[in-house]
Amino acid sequence: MNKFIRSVGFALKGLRYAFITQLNFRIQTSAACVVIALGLYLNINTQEWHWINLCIALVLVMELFNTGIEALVDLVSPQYNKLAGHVKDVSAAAVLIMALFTLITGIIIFAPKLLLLFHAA
Ligand SMILES: Nc1ncnc2c1ncn2[C@@H]1O[C@H](COP(=O)(O)OP(=O)(O)OP(=O)(O)O)[C@@H](O)[C@H]1O
Repeated sequence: MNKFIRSVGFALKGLRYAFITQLNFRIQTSAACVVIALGLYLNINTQEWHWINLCIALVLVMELFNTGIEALVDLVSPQYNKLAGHVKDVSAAAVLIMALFTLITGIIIFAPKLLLLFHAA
């Protein structure tokens, strides 16, 4: 049990590191809070919540992996190295793909509800 609590502590340390050092992680966390608030306000259904939760979790997980990979590249290759650059670029591309998927999912779920709301007003 002690080992488990220690592991959770290390994971929280990782979260704290990403939050403090990565502007993108802070932006993504704030955006997630806004989306959750919007979901509550617009009373989205269970299935829609599943998609939103999945997107939020995956964007944050991708950003955490990206942060870890960046740190590892800086450790292994502090000097300019073409391959090191590719590793960082590919890692950033993974975050971008997930962010685009999330944006599209958000539009599919929220746009019709927001349009209805504005039309009703
Ligand atoms: N050691 C390196 N060798 C070659 N190119 C690098 C190296 N480090 C960074 N680069 C290039 O510079 C880009 C930006 O790198 P950087 O480490 O600033 O990433 P970042 O995404 O801006 O990180 P952060 O989110 O911490 O600001 C990389 O995507 C890569 O193309």
